[in-house]
Amino acid sequence: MTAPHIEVLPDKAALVERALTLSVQLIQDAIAQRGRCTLALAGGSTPKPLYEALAQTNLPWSFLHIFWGDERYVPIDHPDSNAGMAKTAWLERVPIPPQQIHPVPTAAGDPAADAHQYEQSLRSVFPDADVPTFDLIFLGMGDDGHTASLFPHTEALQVRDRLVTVGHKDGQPRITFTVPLINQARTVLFLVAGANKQHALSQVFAEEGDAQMFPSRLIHSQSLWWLLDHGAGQALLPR
Ligand SMILES: O=C(O)[C@H](O)[C@@H](O)[C@H](O)[C@H](O)COP(=O)(O)O
Repeated sequence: MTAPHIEVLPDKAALVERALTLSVQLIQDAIAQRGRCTLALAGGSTPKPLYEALAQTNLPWSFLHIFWGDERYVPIDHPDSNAGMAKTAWLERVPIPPQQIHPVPTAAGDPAADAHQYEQSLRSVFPDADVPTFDLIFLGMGDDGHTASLFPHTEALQVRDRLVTVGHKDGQPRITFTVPLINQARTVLFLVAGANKQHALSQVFAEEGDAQMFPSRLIHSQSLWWLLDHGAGQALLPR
């Protein structure tokens, strides 16, 4: 396990610029080496400007396969939908083949059934893998240290025998990649902005800590990048 790459950028705009440069390179490398790039997107607010910037690039879109690392259990046209946000910011603006964009199903009225369905759609794109290896997974982190929809002290943190499970935030169901699926990725790229994330980050990076309380501690992919703005990462800067 290599040590994570941690970069503190002066502000959110610089964080987005750095994330764009890194993402474009990783996407191009994946396509050059494996003939496609499999991506899982983060939700929340932080990644939106990155998605908007990616929409302005001229990446070879027909080689991208898009999934989501987690999703709120709402229809895609709901304002809280992670897929809705990414489609508006990016995916509706570029010619990725529609059959290569895989929003999480949320229409069964049964989160566990939709989670199982999503796992099947994953396996159809990664037919030969017990645990699929994404080329790049974007993640955010909440001020409680959660990532994807892996919230503190929830059962989802313990799931090791599935790729997708049901997470819960304040009792509300979400659908989320599991820790084993995230950790199988070639590269995970965390984007974290805001001073309100400082405390959780200090707990995530501490030598010793409680991963059940700060679930982002559970993420250990082959290559792990943390891009932080100054607000979030200032305590990590040399004095
Ligand atoms: O569905 C979600 O909300 C995200 O996947 C979640 O894990 C998010 O990344 C963090 O909560 C950070 O959210 P912000 O970027 O809005 O701070």
